Order: sequence, then C-alpha cells, then structure tokens
Amino acid sequence: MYQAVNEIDMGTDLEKVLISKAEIDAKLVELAAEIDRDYAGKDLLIVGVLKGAVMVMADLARALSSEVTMDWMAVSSYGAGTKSSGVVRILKDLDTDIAGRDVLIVEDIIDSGLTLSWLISNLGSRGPASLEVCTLLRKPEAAKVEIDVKYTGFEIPSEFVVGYGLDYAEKYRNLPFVGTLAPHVYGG
Ligand SMILES: O=P(O)(O)OC[C@H]1O[C@H](OP(=O)(O)OP(=O)(O)O)[C@H](O)[C@@H]1O
Ligand code: HPA
Ligand SMILES: [Mg+2]
Repeated sequence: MYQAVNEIDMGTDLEKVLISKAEIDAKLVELAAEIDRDYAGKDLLIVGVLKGAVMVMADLARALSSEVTMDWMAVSSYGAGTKSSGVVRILKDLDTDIAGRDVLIVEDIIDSGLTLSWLISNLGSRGPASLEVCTLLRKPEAAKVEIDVKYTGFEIPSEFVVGYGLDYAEKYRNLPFVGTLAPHVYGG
C-alpha cells in the first residue's frame, strides 16, 4: 500500500532515511498497546496537534483496540523556518470541552519543547481529569523545557527532519518515512 523507500525519488533535498515506515508502524503498535492498557475502561480523548501530527494520529488511532474520540488543535510556532519562533499561535481550537476528560495529546515531534509546554499549560487550565503526551519523535538534546512525556516513539539526534507529517516550509509531509533534510536546502 505504501511506496517502498527505494521507489521514492529522494532527489537531492533529502539526505537519508532516519526511520522507515516499517519501524514507525511497529512502534505505533507498541505504543497503542500501552495506551489501550493504561486507559482500559476510560473514555479517552486523543488530541492531535495539526498539522504535523496528522499521520501519527491516523495510524495510532487505527492501531488502538479501544474506542476513543478524536479532536484537533492547530498551533504553529515554526512558520516556514527550521527554528521555533518561540511564539505559539492557536490557529484552530478544540471543538470539545475537556473539563473532567482523560486527554492524550498526540504530537509528531518535541524539539525545543516550547509548543508542548505551552499546550500543556493551556489545556491543563481547562480542568481535564488527566492530561498526558504521546509523541512519535523527541530530540532530547534540543529540549529547552522539561516536559513529562508518557509515550515516546523514538529519540532522535538534533537534526532537522521531515516526512510522516513533518514539513520544511510545508513540503515533505507526505513522505511515508522520517528523513533528514540536506543542509543546503535550508541554508545550513
Ligand atoms: O518542540 P518545538 O520546538 O516547539 O517543536 C515541535 C512543534 O513544531 C512543529 O509544528 P509547527 O509549528 O512546524 O507546525 P506544523 O505542525 O503545522 O508543521 C511540530 O509539529 C510540533 O508541533
Ligand atoms: O526537525 C523538525 N522538522 C520539522 N518540523 C519540526 N518542528 C520542530 N522540529 C522539527
Ligand atoms: Mg512545521
């Protein structure tokens, strides 16, 4: 169903495949099993952070055995660059009232941690019964803020990555794998 990596023209913009689609699939199945177990008997709301988390949400949700509800929030702090502006803007808020709900934020990546720490305090102030985080990728070296993350897929080096939802200037989100971008593309 998915294009094999070697059938994709990586051109000269991509440097290498960091995490393959098969590795992502296997990891999401593991994380989904943990989430199923931890939230057994609860009415879980998973919140995807647009746009980057679209692929993780779609695949994670389908790997879960339990019934969950899904909502979305759109925030942006990167704009068209490779560095967080540090200013998080809400572009779309939740449709759901999360007071008293068990909420799991689903992210594609935690880099500086600025987006998530802002989101945790924003959603935390709405009175959820619980608020946890699931992220596919985390760059530990780049973390400027301490964040308690319950479910982490992969810890990756501090390189700018694209694919599987992650963009550089809105491009590359539809790659089925996570790869690194050649520095010449962003002037590195
Ligand atoms: O830990 P941080 O340094 O804050 O970076 C992580 C955030 O940055 C990206 O979003 P972006 O602002 O690029 O919006 P997008 O998801 O629409 O691409 C990514 O999807 C995370 O939400
Ligand atoms: O490495 C990254 N790639 C794409 N988007 C991002 N947002 C934060 N870090 C990254
Ligand atoms: Mg982005």
